[in-house]
Amino acid sequence: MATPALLELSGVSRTYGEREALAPIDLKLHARRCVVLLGANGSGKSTLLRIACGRDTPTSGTVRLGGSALTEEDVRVRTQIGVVGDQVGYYPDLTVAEHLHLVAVAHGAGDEADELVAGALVDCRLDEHADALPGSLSSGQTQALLLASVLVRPRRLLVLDEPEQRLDPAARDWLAGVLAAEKQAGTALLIATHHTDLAAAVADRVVVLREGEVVADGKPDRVLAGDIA
Ligand SMILES: Nc1ncnc2c1ncn2[C@@H]1O[C@H](COP(=O)(O)OP(=O)(O)OP(=O)(O)O)[C@@H](O)[C@H]1O
Repeated sequence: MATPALLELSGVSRTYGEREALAPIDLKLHARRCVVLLGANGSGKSTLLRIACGRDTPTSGTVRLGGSALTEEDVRVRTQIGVVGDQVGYYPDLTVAEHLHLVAVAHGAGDEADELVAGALVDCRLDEHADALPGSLSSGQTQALLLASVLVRPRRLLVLDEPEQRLDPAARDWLAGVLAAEKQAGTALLIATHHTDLAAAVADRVVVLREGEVVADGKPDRVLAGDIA
C-alpha cells in the first residue's frame, strides 16, 4: 500500500480582492521528499507556502498535515512545521546560543537542549558566533541563525521561503548539504527559491508557477531542462 502523504493540499486557491494570486492547486508531499517552487516575482510561491504552513487561510480547498486539517488556529498541527520566511525574529538581548536554547526549550526540549544547540551551531557554521548578539551578525549569518532556529525544534515539515537569500555561493552549497541531511533524517521540505542550483541539488520535484498557475511540474532534471512546459 502506498505511504500516505505528510502534507496534502487539495484544490487550494487564494484570492486577494479581485486578484487570484493562486489558482486551485493540488500538491502532495511525503516524508523524506523535497518539492521546490520556482517562478518569477509575484507568481504565487510565498502565497502557497503561507497556506502550506497554516499562516494563511486558502480561499478554497483544504490543507492536511499527517491526516489532520491544518488551520491558522490549530497550533497542535502547526507545531510540527518549521518555517523560515521573511520575518527575522530573535531576542536582541540574547546571544545566538541563548536564543537557540530558548527556541529549543520552548519546543519541548529538556536536558537535550544543550546538545541540540551545539549541533545546530556547528551545522549552521555559527559556532564561532555562539556568544555574539544577533544584531552583530552579518546578513548571511543572520539567515544561518534563522535556519538554526528550525533545527533545534521537532519538525516533520520544513517550509522555507528563499532560504538562500543573503547567502554567498559557498554558503548556498552548505545550505544544500544541510537540507539534504534533513531529508535523510525524514523531514519533508517545501521550498520556494529563485536559485535553480538549489532546486537541482535538493528537489525531488520542481513546480513552476506563473501568475498563480502551475506551468511546469516534474522531476528536476526535466523541468530545469525546460522539457516540461
Ligand atoms: N497580503 C496580500 N494582499 C494582497 N495581495 C497580495 C498579498 N500577498 C500577496 N499578494 C499578491 O499575490 C501575488 C503573489 O504574491 P507572492 O508573494 O505569493 O509571490 P512570490 O512568487 O512569492 O513572489 P517573490 O518571488 O517576489 O517573493 C502578487 O501579485 C502579490 O501582489
